[in-house]
Amino acid sequence: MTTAIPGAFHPSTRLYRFTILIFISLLVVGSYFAYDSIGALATTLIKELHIDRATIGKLYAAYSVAAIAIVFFGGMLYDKLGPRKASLLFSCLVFLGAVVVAAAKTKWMLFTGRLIFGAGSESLIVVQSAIIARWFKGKEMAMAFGIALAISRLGTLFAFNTEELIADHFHSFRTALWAAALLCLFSVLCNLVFVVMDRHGEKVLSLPTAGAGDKIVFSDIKKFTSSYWFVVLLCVTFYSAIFPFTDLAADMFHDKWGLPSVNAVAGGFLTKVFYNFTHMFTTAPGVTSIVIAASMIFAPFAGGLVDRVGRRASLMVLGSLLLIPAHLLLGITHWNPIPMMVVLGAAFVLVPAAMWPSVPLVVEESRVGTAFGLMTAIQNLGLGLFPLLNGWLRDKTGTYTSTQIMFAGLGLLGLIFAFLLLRADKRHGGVLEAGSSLRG
Ligand SMILES: NCCCC[C@H](N)C(=O)NCC(=O)O
Repeated sequence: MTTAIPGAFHPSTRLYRFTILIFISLLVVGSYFAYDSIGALATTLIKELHIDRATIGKLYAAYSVAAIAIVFFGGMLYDKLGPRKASLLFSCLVFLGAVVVAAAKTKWMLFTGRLIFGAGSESLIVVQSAIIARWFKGKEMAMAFGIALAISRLGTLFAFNTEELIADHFHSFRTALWAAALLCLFSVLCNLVFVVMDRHGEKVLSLPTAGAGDKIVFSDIKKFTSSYWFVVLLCVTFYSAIFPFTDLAADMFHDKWGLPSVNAVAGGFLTKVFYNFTHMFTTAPGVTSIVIAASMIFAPFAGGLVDRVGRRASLMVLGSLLLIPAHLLLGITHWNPIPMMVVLGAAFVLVPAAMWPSVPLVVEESRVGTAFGLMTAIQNLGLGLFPLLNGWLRDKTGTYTSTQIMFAGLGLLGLIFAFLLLRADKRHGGVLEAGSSLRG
């Protein structure tokens, strides 16, 4: 009797898993781009639409309000619909929301678009996390999360380094918003490739089938341990000190350090893009994107490190600690902001690389979708509230000093939750601190 040797592109191979990973990462690139289009274009939108900073904050809040309403069910819908139907549903919603934003002729239509977009986008991110857990649990899971974060954040990096440029080159901020919609369509196409590969993999590897009868039970939430809840609390405080900060950071660098929105350079559009990318340290949106660029470079390595050495809770302590001096120095000094942005970038590697892959380790497999959904919904309480506070405080005080102190305070809270997590994990057998060698 001969034993069949699986081919190089068999679903059980690393090559197949990592190819799927590329497509599930590209699945959210459009939504990351469109999310930060508003922050990247903030200075132009404030001028052209005659809006204040609080309104920029409200556009982010609208995204999060919709996300809170639907994401929890999104997580549970994943448990019910399975990865393929759920991802298709939400990526189409993302595309629709981005189209409505780009076509908006009134402020209300703009808000409606952000609501639709938020409902789809955050649910899609929940689905993305659950798909990674489906394909990588017990394998290179933290590395996979790291790679997915790095690729997803390409969307943010491009948004900050091209959106003002598109608006400037085509003399229309609306063209920049249509570019975001186009990228969301690209993500829908990547979704289709994932669907084909996942269906094939499911058949060959006998993965749990879509909608295999998982019941949506709210009382399941009671079964989550304190470790899970501390991860959630850290998630909300940590991300509230990052995304709501970047929402108006381009405006802050323009306002406080006098950095331009784009580098004026002669030549065609691509020449301008290339020049602005290579001189990102000299424009306000470019400096904002340093956090993202730094995190993208290191995220896959940090993920690999987490897989090997574990120490997830300790890394979350370190990452939270870094936020405090970085935000304070941006707020109370006029020093060159670049080193502080690099430090924020380092924090933005350490905490997410350790935090997201911790979830499947502290909840039962059948509740992973619900756990990610609940965590993202709660995270969005912060992502909705703090951009509002950021814009409102800036409008009231005329500077960004008080908002930076607020972000440093969030870093401190995160640090406390990270320490509590470390203690809870010890009580629960140290699963988060253990590396692959210890867990076998
Ligand atoms: N860039 C859009 C907002 C993403 C929020 C999302 N819930 C999230 O936390 N993603 C993980 C990350 O670190 O980007």
